[in-house]
Amino acid sequence: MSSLLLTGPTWYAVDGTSERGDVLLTDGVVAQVGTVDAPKNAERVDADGLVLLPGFVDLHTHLREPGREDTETIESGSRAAAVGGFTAVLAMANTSPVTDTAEAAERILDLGRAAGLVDVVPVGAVTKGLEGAELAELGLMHRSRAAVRVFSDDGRCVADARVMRRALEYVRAFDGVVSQHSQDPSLAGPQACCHEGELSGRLGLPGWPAVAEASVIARDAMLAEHTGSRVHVAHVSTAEGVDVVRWAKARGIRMTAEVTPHHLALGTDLLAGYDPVFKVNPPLRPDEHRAALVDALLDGTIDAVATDHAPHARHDKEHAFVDAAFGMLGLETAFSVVHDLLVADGRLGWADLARLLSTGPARIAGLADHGRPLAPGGPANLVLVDPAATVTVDRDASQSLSRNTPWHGRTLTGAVHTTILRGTVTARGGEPTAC
Ligand SMILES: NC(=O)N[C@@H](CC(=O)O)C(=O)O
Ligand SMILES: [Zn+2]
Ligand SMILES: [Zn+2]
Repeated sequence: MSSLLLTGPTWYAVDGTSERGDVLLTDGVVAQVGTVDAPKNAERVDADGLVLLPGFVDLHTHLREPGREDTETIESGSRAAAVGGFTAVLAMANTSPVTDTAEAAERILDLGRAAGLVDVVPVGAVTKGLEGAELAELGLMHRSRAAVRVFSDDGRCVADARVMRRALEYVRAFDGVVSQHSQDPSLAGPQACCHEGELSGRLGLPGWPAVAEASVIARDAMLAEHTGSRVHVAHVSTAEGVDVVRWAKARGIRMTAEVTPHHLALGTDLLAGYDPVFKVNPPLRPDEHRAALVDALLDGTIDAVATDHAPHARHDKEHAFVDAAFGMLGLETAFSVVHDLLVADGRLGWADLARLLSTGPARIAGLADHGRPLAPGGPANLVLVDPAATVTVDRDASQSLSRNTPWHGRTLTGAVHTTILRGTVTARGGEPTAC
């Protein structure tokens, strides 16, 4: 019998009330909470001053295996996830080949299990080859060992309303969900890379209008209402976008939404130097949009913070801004960024942080073993965080095989201390344990 004793952490109930005590984990489950009777040989973690949260769940991670193992593998991405406090990550389907068959999904599941640091949950493509035309094997992927429940053509919007309608009808049978990269390609062309407005004019970069996002969210809300299915908005980035989500929820439409740490925290002023590390899809937005995203996070319109961790090789990033690859790293920094921005100043409480980084995403993805409130008998998928610690982000210390972090050199308040998957420590003090 293996036991892990966490001494003295604080944890929070859904209503925001806190408790402090000891927590004993035995054989992968939470055995005792509060005052515990620990075996003499239990491994101990001194958690005095730390906050114990359900392990984080990332609804939106790009691992690059298969196809671009030079930029990330399932193993290296798992290390980055564990260091970031994650116990489950959903691996996006835009690999090469695309995850559009049961076999491809099972292979990702198996590679994740072999790495053993985080539950790697494959996302299935909505359409074959992400081409937007013909539905992928949604049912076969769901009935496979991978039990795929989340489908996305992320990076590409399912632009054809008829295809989106059929996908939504299909996944309803097994309570699946389509995670949409909401962007009308006829409004944001292939060259678009900068929020459209005064900024894109001044910088001379092809513009990406907010309406390209909001119009697709509105269409999908109506399709979700019509089909009775669940639709999820990936990386919402605009004020108009969250307004539509808020309206859809009020109407009873089964729509959920995620936001990334970078869309919350990084301003468009960063684009002035044309540094491609700040090029991301969708683009960084002006302050009034970021303020609307924060409001939507605090009022419950947004259900999850998701990283959109998107590793890229140096030679794909180091180009003129318009030609560089879209995307930035996010797994290792997500907690610290959100804590530094919203928890440290008291705007976001710990219960809400747990909702956004764990409970909400676990519910959307249908992961029963993650995002559970701390209680005896529950699975020991947990993270200890240190609200008083500061971290200075160093891209060269990243577990990722890529270096494209926009946070390099920044000092943030709040650090992940220890990550625990099924009662076993997977990362401690910024280092993954051997896998
Ligand atoms: N988010 C990004 O900027 N990039 C993503 C794909 C995408 O969502 O466009 C990637 O796979 O690199
Ligand atoms: Zn996307
Ligand atoms: Zn993405």
